[in-house]
Amino acid sequence: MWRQHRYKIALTLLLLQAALVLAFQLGEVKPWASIDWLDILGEGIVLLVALCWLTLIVTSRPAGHITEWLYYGSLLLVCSFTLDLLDEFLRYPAHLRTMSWLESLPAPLGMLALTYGLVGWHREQRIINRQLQGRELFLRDHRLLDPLTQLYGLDYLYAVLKREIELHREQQQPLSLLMLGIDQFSAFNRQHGMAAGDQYLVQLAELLSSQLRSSDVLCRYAGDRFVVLLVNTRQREADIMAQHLQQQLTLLDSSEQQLSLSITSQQVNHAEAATVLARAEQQLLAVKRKSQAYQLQPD
Ligand SMILES: Nc1nc2c(ncn2[C@@H]2O[C@H](COP(=O)(O)OP(=O)(O)OP(=O)(O)O)[C@@H](O)[C@H]2O)c(=O)[nH]1
Repeated sequence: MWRQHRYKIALTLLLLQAALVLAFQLGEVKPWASIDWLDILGEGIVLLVALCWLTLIVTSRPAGHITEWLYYGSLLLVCSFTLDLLDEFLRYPAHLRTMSWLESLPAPLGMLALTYGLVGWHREQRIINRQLQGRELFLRDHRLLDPLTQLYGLDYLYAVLKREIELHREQQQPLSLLMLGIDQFSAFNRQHGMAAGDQYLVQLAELLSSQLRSSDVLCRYAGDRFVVLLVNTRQREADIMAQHLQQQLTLLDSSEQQLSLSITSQQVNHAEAATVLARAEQQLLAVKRKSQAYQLQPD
């Protein structure tokens, strides 16, 4: 957090230092008796509150343009309030208007920037709330879980895919989908028994879950096929993820037999959920046919 905002923190310290230097250069210290301590108390509290806002923004917000507006708005307020407070200790020559402009101008500008940032924050929060409400609703529904792998099944996938397509369309963000199928799983079952097949499916589900980001959605699509929904992911990144998952499969090198995965990837644009899944199935079938044809080819 401190690293991503380090330039902002440095700028804040630099500006406060510049304000101090300028004020002491231009003004002269007031006699002790003429200092109004009540004013200092009020202005000091206002400055502390503005500094608290600045700290809260830097510590709680991710980098981005809304954070920039909130930060620069608060920084202008901090500068204005600092000069206001210094004014209580220093007297500036009557002909010098610079300090009075520097005291009064940044405050309204800061308020405007802060308000613009707050409107952006409000909009952003509404979108996040909508997403969270939808996700929470699904997560609470345990009926949608596959009893063997504890992954979500087809019903969940359909619902979540429909919703993610809408959200990604609204926000103009890429969404990709992987479909994975175990090769020759029926032969494995025949050779080693259904229990060994079940165990392999559970291990595979665990392995896949461990390799994905928390925002991605992994579902058991049917039998020996899985679907991964990769949010904010373009086709090229989805292909890299597909290769990575395939490589990770060697970790499941079961004592009985090494199985392989066929994987397809597609970037979901504006298609319907059913069309996306049908396309994935066709692609998977084509990949499997191709790899089986390669295996059958004589050397
Ligand atoms: N052990 C076990 N096997 C399952 C489960 N669900 C589906 N299967 C098996 O998965 C196999 C899927 O068979 P196919 O669709 O022909 O696929 P495949 O044998 O992998 O052949 P290709 O797709 O051509 O590579 C079937 O034998 C199913 O019995 C399950 O929950 N546990």
